[in-house]
Amino acid sequence: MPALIDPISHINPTHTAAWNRLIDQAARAQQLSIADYFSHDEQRYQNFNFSTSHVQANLSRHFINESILADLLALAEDCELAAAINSLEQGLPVNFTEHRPALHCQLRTSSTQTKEEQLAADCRSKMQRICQQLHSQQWTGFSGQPITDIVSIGIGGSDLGPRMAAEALTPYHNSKVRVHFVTNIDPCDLEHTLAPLKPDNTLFIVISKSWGTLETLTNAKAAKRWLTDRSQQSDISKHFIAISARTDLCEDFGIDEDNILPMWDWVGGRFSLWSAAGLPIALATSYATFEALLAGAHDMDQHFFNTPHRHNLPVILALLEIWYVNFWGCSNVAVLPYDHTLRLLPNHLQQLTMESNGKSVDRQGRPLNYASAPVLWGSAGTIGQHSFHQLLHQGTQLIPVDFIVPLNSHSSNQAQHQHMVANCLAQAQTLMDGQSSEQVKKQLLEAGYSEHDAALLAQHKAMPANRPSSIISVDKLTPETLGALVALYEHKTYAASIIWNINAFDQWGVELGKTASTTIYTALQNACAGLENPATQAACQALTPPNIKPPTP
Ligand SMILES: O=P(O)(O)OC[C@H]1O[C@](O)(CO)[C@@H](O)[C@@H]1O
Repeated sequence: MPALIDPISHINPTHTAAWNRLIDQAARAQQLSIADYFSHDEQRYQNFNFSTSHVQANLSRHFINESILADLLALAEDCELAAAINSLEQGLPVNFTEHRPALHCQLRTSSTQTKEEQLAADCRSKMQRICQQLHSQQWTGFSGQPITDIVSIGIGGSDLGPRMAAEALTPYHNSKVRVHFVTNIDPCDLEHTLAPLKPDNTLFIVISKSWGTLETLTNAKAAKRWLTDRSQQSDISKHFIAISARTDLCEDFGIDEDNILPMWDWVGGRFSLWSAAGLPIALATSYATFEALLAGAHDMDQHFFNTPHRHNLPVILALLEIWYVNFWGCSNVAVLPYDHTLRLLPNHLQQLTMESNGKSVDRQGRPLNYASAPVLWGSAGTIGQHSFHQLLHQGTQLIPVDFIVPLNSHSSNQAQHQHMVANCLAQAQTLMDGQSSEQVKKQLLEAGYSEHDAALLAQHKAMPANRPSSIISVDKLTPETLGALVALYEHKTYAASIIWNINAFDQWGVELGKTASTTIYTALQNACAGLENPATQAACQALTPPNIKPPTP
């Protein structure tokens, strides 16, 4: 094995001068209100507005001022963020624990200068050809009928990104093929998806970079059985496409060489929607739409690589995350898209940010003495308002929120869309301003409550103020703006990882559970033999009492 060589500097952020200044800044900021910042700066809204070609972010509702921002930017400088961004752009092996660069940006450029860019361009030509054949209905199934339904099978990065983007681009869907996604090892996922479909018109796309993922292979085998039960083994060539770095294993599975598209070890799973793994997006919409998605992401790459940090949106968002996680003790962040088609974005961002930065050792393998990635969660507004927003407004935790809102809708019903925008702004305002118990008590007294009851009820109804949020907006949700939005979060994640001195591109933490599930599966079929963990042993016994036959393999 080659030696592990890390191109990134190893700097413990807590040893920097900026870190100590930020501790003092946080102590001071915690005495203030966000409204105080507005009263000291008439231009505050404009001063904390950040613009890129496709995405705008207003960060004025945060506990920041120029002095805090200067110290956060100094932290970035102390941690040599600029050099690390350069290393990513130059294709150095920033994923040093796996001896790999992270070249997802090379998937979304029209340049073909590097070997990898050329490979990506060749792959896109193949994707374009497949789209053309399927959209023109030249690609027919075993009985000569056109393909009408495409089932994408994959998990993690081989599912979440393509599924999210295909959903977000619903207004761009074509009428020729419907794309479905199957991910879970639960057999019901595949079975429910296939129930209304016919093998004659169904094409499967199996996406697995490793071609070793239990869920995907199990579902792919079940899909193959579903097809070949009604057709010939040789018909697989008309009904299966594989996308993988292990083309040899795809061929062993029975998939035609022509129907295999590559993935590469220089693109991490959670960054793969820009690769052939994005084929379901192109098939659900059009190949041109997929190209536009890449172009939007490329614009964000240029912004990240070339913009000074003070105006660099991914860098500023990363610094804000560090500010709240490491200096305010926040352990959660919420992402709330005010657009129904973006409802899967939080799922995608969970993998992107938590699989990347959910680490507890630094790049040198030493335990972190500071927090890394927060828990990210969220769902589409306004739905969450009638559910978990209660905790955002009155719970004991401070949870910074990213509101994401397209200013214009694809719907012609602009009046209804304005409700969406109004609700988004109302949530941000309410989080910032809250409502004091005195205000509430006054209203209650006016409404006829007794002094005692008004005072009591006012405590329950009061809303703490000073809950920070960002408004991240796009003019309209298009392939370009979606691409830019997703790339924004990718670069934010990388920038934060550099400050935290961790490797954002490996994910060793998911491996042990995979091995354990194989052992337990075997034990479930063998009277619980070989299980060492007492709780698992007991659970296994409970799940397979002697009078119940073990599951058939
Ligand atoms: O594409 P593959 O190799 O099936 O992996 C799927 C997913 O599994 C993971 O390796 C985690 O289990 C992810 O990083 C990846 O996106």
